Amino acid sequence: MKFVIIGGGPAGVEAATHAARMGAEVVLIERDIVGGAANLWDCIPSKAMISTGAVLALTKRAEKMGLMPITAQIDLDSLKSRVSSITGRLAASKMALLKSQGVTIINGVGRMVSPTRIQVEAEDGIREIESDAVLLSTGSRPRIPDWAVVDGQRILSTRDAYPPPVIPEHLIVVGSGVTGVEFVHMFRSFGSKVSLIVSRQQVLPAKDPEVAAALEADFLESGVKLYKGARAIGLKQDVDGVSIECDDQRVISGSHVLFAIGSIPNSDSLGLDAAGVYVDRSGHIPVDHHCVTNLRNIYAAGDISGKLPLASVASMQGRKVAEHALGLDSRTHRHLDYEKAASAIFTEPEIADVGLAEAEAFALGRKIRVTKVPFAANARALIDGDSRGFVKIVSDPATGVVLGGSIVGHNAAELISVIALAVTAHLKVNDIVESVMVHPALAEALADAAE
Ligand SMILES: Cc1cc2nc3c(=O)[nH]c(=O)nc-3n(C[C@H](O)[C@H](O)[C@H](O)COP(=O)(O)OP(=O)(O)OC[C@H]3O[C@@H](n4cnc5c(N)ncnc54)[C@H](O)[C@@H]3O)c2cc1C
Ligand SMILES: NC(=O)c1ccc[n+]([C@@H]2O[C@H](COP(=O)([O-])OP(=O)(O)OC[C@H]3O[C@@H](n4cnc5c(N)ncnc54)[C@H](O)[C@@H]3O)[C@@H](O)[C@H]2O)c1
Repeated sequence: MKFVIIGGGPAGVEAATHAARMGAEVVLIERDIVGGAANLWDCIPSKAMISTGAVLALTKRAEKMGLMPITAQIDLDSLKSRVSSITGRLAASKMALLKSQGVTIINGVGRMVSPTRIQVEAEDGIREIESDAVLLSTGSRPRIPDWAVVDGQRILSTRDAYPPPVIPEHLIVVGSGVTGVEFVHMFRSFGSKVSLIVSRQQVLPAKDPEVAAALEADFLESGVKLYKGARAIGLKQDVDGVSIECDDQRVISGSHVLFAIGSIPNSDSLGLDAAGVYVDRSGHIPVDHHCVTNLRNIYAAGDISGKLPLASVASMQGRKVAEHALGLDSRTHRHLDYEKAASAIFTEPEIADVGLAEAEAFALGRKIRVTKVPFAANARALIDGDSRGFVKIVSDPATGVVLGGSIVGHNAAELISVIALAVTAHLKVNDIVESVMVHPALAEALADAAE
């Protein structure tokens, strides 16, 4: 079975290694970086920068931890090499894994020329490959408004900011989705003044309002300016900085601007017309629950599939695609349930959630039991000097089955795994209550919330 994959991000790499392990002859075509451009040029560098900011924030809390004051300053060159060494190591380990599984990696640009033929443009020329099954996993790139030209100096896309040439004195972030709020947090922790343009009345419009409110309160307390109900529609630049014009006539001036207004799927120039693959108006390729497109032998996974755009989801889709392409889906195969994917927002405090949200349950008219415990009384939170936030667990009042949960607070991204496992395995709140947790640990708040 010959399996050709265009795009070597989390979706493509996982599909490739999994299919090769199961005996397929796999060819992976990647034009930029094995490991994925959205993953290694956005997701990972943003988390690396946030982690550096967290250490900086920790030094500011030194006195509260019983230490003499500590001062730390950003070293842009060393920060840059830190980020590239992390992404370099991840890319190298993915390459090594693929090679060890016998995957043929082609560094080039792939496009479909028919439902079964793929053209590859590489440095050594153009060639065509015939395939039994094809995976389109070409990811996405940052969206830039048509009224702005990114210069990588003062006008930045996310990919210009790991780190930018200088730490902005006053950064204007346009867009208050997950990316926007992570950038607000990143640059406030580096000492920049930050203004956030929020097109709706709440940051993180898709999240639980209580969670969003906790983050907004923290932003405001640290001096972040929120411009709510404002849509950016224009940009002016002069020698000192930039001004963003909003549709409500407000003009926000700063030293730099960063666009965090979502992503565009990399489906143009993929030869979808030639192959007869259906693409929707947003450029995503619709798929069924096996990630099959409108053509039986062509799959789409990752950001291009228009499902939940997370690296974790892309990898799981890749795994499911490999199983289906090799005919193994009928064995102990579980469909990917997007509703049960855990996700986190790496702000401070961190925000993480999984499964059914309280607001969503109310909107559906579904009876739920919600239990909530703050970290304020948790011994580990007090020891670590950060007792902000809470754990909220949503369960079925009749059966006690855990349906979802959200956590705001230190290490929320790690802690949510317990609730994610409970949701996937249909565990009951009592299963959490009766697990003997480590003491003193933040996880004890999970057992308290489940009580
Ligand atoms: C700022 C930011 C932060 C994020 N943080 C997180 C996070 O914390 N956690 C999380 O789970 N997700 C995060 N994400 C989302 C995550 O990065 C993406 O969902 C994930 O990388 C998608 O994987 P993918 O395989 O679809 O695409 P990609 O990772 O983009 O990989 C696709 C690959 O296809 C290649 N390609 C494109 N066209 C062609 C072609 N014609 N021929 C050959 N190769 C081609 C590209 O070069 C790219 O390497 C973040 C995204 C952004 C923008
Ligand atoms: N920690 C993580 O896991 C992480 C981090 C970043 C991104 N992601 C993934 O990427 C997805 C997309 O997130 P995102 O934040 O990049 O995009 P998004 O589309 O969710 O948010 C973009 C926001 O920008 C706003 N916007 C658009 N044009 C605007 C304008 N002209 N002026 C003002 N606001 C404007 C939109 O209304 C929207 O609220 C997430 O849902 C998540 O799956 C995950």
